[in-house]
Amino acid sequence: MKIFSAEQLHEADKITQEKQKITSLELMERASSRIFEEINNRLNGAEIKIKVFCGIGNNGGDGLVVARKLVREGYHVDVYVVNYSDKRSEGFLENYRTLKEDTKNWPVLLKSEDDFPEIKSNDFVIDAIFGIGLNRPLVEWVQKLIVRINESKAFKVAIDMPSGMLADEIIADQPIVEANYTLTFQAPKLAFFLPETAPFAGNVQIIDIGIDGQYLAENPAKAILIGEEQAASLYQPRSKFTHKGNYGHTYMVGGSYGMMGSMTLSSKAALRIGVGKVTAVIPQCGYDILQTSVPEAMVEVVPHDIHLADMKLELKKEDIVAFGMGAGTNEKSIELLTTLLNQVKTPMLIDADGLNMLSKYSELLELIPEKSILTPHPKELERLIGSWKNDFEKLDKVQKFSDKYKVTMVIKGAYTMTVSSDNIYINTNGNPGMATAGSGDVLSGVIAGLLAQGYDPAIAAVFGVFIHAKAGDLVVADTVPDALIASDITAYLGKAIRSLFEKPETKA
Ligand SMILES: NC(=O)C1=CN([C@@H]2O[C@H](COP(=O)(O)OP(=O)(O)OC[C@H]3O[C@@H](n4cnc5c(N)ncnc54)[C@H](O)[C@@H]3O)[C@@H](O)[C@H]2O)[C@@H](O)CC1
Ligand SMILES: Nc1ncnc2c1ncn2[C@@H]1O[C@H](COP(=O)(O)OP(=O)(O)O)[C@@H](O)[C@H]1O
Ligand SMILES: [K+]
Repeated sequence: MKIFSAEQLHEADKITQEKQKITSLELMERASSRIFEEINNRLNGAEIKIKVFCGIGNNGGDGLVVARKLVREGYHVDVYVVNYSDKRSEGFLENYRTLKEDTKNWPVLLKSEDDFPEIKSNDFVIDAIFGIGLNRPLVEWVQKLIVRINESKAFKVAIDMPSGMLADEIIADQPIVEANYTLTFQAPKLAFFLPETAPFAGNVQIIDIGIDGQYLAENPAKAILIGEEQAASLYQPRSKFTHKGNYGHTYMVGGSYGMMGSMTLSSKAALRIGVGKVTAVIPQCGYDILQTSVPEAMVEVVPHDIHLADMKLELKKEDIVAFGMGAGTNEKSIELLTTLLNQVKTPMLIDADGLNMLSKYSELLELIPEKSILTPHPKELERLIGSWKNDFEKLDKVQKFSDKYKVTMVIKGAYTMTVSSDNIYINTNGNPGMATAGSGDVLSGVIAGLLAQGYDPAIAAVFGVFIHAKAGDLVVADTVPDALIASDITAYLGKAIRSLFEKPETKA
């Protein structure tokens, strides 16, 4: 599913009105009716006090329509107009008039902190103060109102966006409504998925308001949300008359004394995702460990007992090399990375300490084979690209880095983002149980295994991230997140792929 910018969404509204020959007011009525239906279905006539906070733009207009419909349905509704400026939109003015005429409900005008109503914890708050039009810092009293709404602990539903949040930017230190639900029009917004802003949106539900399909199909997305259907379309099934040589050979290079588990986890995950052959390249101390715990893998040892050291690997031209899992950053290990970067022409996967080596010796960045995949967690990312002012700047910096070095970046987190120079793919499955040692090693094995099987690198990253997270979700369906350990994810990789092709009624 595509994610558009606020500017694109404003344009889409306009084009929809032109093509469907409807007025802005009619589109607002349509959109807000859907919001009303959602809320009404959930409240089901409950004797609850509803407080609707409306701005004076079109988001406020939506709030007024929803309020009017709720009053007509018999709910107890108080409407507050957050009078932050005198530039009232037509959609606001018209629906303000209709609300008063049709329902005799007179909104309360809020102009300063003195006017704030008491909000009780059992109130139901509808936030229609700002939508995608917010583009500058809020005046202080409106900030205070948002803080007051949040402090109330009332249940909060935001229309289109939680007020205070911008779709494509962050205003530092500005409060944002902490919505339990965000009912958003037509397409999700990028801010719903970034670590700094995502928690404010709560559960996001997308409300189809019939925006012009051609616009949505033809316009480039700001980012793409990956769903099951898309993931299923990326999968490459095996054909009957094939042999292990058709499924690639991946060299997993890493490990050091005390961190050999990273290599067993990543090597096993590569095998589970279907690679033909795995060779683990490790320090000598790991030989017995690897041969015993992953008997399907071959093992080559480097000329050192406890950490990696330089050596020449006999690689075929299509072999894939994954580097860094549990490697440590010993100088000798860096020599091996340098040798490999000079030798390997296929896309590599670089993770963990491999990334730390690249941060420390930035001249190595120039040697990374084109289309390689880097899989940093936030700390590793910061070492690579430096700090960032906010998550939008982070994405921007990652995209520039990706463009400069011609690599795909997998930014790991609750919502993992796969970033190439021209696309951002957002993954929303997975769960907090995966915040456990070694789950990143499993991901490295999965992506390297897919690369070796001939998946295009960006697809290997997007599909690998999705399947890894899906496997984590299937593990948790059988247990609790706390109990998940990284090797469980590997064990469920097969089920994760199978689940993409199961009919809905047979799904776990
Ligand atoms: N016909 C349409 O165009 C539709 C619009 N819809 C609603 O319209 C919303 C967008 O409406 P608007 O563009 O009127 O924007 P908003 O209602 O989000 O904001 C109102 C206006 O406030 C001004 N503003 C921005 N930041 C401010 C600040 N810090 N302090 C004071 N004023 C500030 C801007 O000029 C903005 O236009 C959407 O989020 C959605 O809720 C929906 O009704 C769907 C249809
Ligand atoms: N809260 C979460 N929700 C979903 N996925 C998560 C969550 N926390 C961690 N993960 C996933 O688990 C993996 C953790 O990777 P990483 O931090 O490198 O772990 P390690 O270094 O221990 O192997 C990433 O794929 C990340 O996306
Ligand atoms: K809002």
